Amino acid sequence: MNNNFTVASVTLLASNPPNLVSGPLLAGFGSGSGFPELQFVVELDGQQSFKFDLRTTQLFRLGAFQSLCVSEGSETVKERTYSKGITIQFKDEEESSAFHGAFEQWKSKAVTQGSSLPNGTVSSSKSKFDDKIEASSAKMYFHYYGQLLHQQNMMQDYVRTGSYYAAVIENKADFAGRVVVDVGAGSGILSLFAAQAGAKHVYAVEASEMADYAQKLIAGNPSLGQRITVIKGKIEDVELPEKADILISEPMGTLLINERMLESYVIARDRFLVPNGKMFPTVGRIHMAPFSDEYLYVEIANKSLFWQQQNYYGVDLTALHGTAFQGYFSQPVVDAFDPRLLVAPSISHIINFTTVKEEDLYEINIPLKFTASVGTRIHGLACWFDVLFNGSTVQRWLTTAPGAPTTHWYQLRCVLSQPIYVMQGQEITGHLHMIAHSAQSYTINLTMSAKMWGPGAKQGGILQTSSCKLDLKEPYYRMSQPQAYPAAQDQQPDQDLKHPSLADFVQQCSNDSDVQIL
Ligand SMILES: C[S@@+](CC[C@H](N)C(=O)[O-])C[C@H]1O[C@@H](n2cnc3c(N)ncnc32)[C@H](O)[C@@H]1O
Repeated sequence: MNNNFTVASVTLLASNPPNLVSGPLLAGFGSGSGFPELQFVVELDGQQSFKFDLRTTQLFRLGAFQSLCVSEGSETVKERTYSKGITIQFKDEEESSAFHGAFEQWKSKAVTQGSSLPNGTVSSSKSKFDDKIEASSAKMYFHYYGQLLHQQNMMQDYVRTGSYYAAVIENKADFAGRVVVDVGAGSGILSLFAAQAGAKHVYAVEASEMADYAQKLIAGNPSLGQRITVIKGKIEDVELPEKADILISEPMGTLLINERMLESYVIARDRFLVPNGKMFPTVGRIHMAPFSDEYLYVEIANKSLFWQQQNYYGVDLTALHGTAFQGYFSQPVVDAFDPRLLVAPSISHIINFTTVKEEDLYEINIPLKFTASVGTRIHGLACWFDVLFNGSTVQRWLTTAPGAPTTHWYQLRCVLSQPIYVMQGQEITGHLHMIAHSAQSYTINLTMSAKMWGPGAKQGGILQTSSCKLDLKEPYYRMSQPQAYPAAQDQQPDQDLKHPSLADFVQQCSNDSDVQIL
């Protein structure tokens, strides 16, 4: 970036009459005072230079070669400073454009950690986020989200983005005239939706470098952007000048909980939401059902065959076969599967974002209980999620269910290295136990058991049990496989696609001992 410019002249507007300083003059951007500033070096009444603090400075084009630079004054108990302004005359249009580009880039640096903003501040001390998340994981995570291509990938998931748009626009009553906080704003797209729905002001909080791009996108939509403030920092660290009437966020990872961003969403609720404020999304559900998929099982088992070679360039590899076999089965499989692979009606686990405690998300233990609808070999547990936007006007669901239009989350399957056999009507029990780890994900322990079955069976007796341990952080993305979908008329009615109202399903769940409400 070019830090220094030669401008033709400047006119100091504060002096009476305005004082023209003819150039060429040197104008430079820097951060020598600990914040981004613009400095002009002039010989004027013995004064060597004058500076603008970019945190409170704005630049306007008056013409092709002429711009106006104005900084806000301030008033504190101790001192009062007045606004100051200059007009800048550039030698040509190219110099003017380069100067404006540098100004924007340096100004965006004002929105950095540890700096104060006109409408919000960021603390530079170690935060709750840093206490529980490894620095190396956070660095990679925010590096990933700092890249436009990954934001584009999410924005191009039209099921996702379209559901958010519809949920916001159909519920204008929840946004119009309200203060909104966008938790993890990314490109700022949800903030712009909230502004379209008439929000009074939106605070778009984003920890990654994407905050600078969000600032640009928002500046490129000035009619909406004037009601949006981008704050670069973690939601755990930033301070906002006012409370929010509504939070909007897209904190869902694979299996809903991956990335541990739900915790940040809940922290945002506790820090910034007014009592009884709204949350978009409001509730999430993890759905689970046993599946049978011989092809998938064989594919995973075969991956470790490499290690069964006894003469690999004269080396016997078999000592590592067992480890490799277990390693492949410790990866949850992410792909879009045919819902006909499910062999029992699904159960669900509800997380109510408006009430769940952050600590409740550290360890989630879901008891499993299914009744096999066919006699088959069960290869593991299939999982997906949905979220509800509980708007005052329209309740809208965003689902990632198999058979529903595919999203970038796909579905997730935990595959057992030892499949279990069941007969039709046989009960399958077990646990899905997920423990958060400091690399922003979860260790999953899955146990599935086939219960004793048939006349004379010992009550509660177990015939066969299989367990596996998986790392949600290390999934096997299996999207290259061609996916066979059933024709519409072949599709089983999927109970998860019929979404009850919030009140109905909370009632339904409190009657259902298999479902835990956090
Ligand atoms: C899944 S993306 C969603 C982006 C955007 N809201 C959208 O819907 O397109 C999550 C974003 O939240 C940001 N993020 C995650 N944890 C955060 C935290 N604790 N504080 C601030 N931003 C966070 C990430 O950097 C990422 O850009």
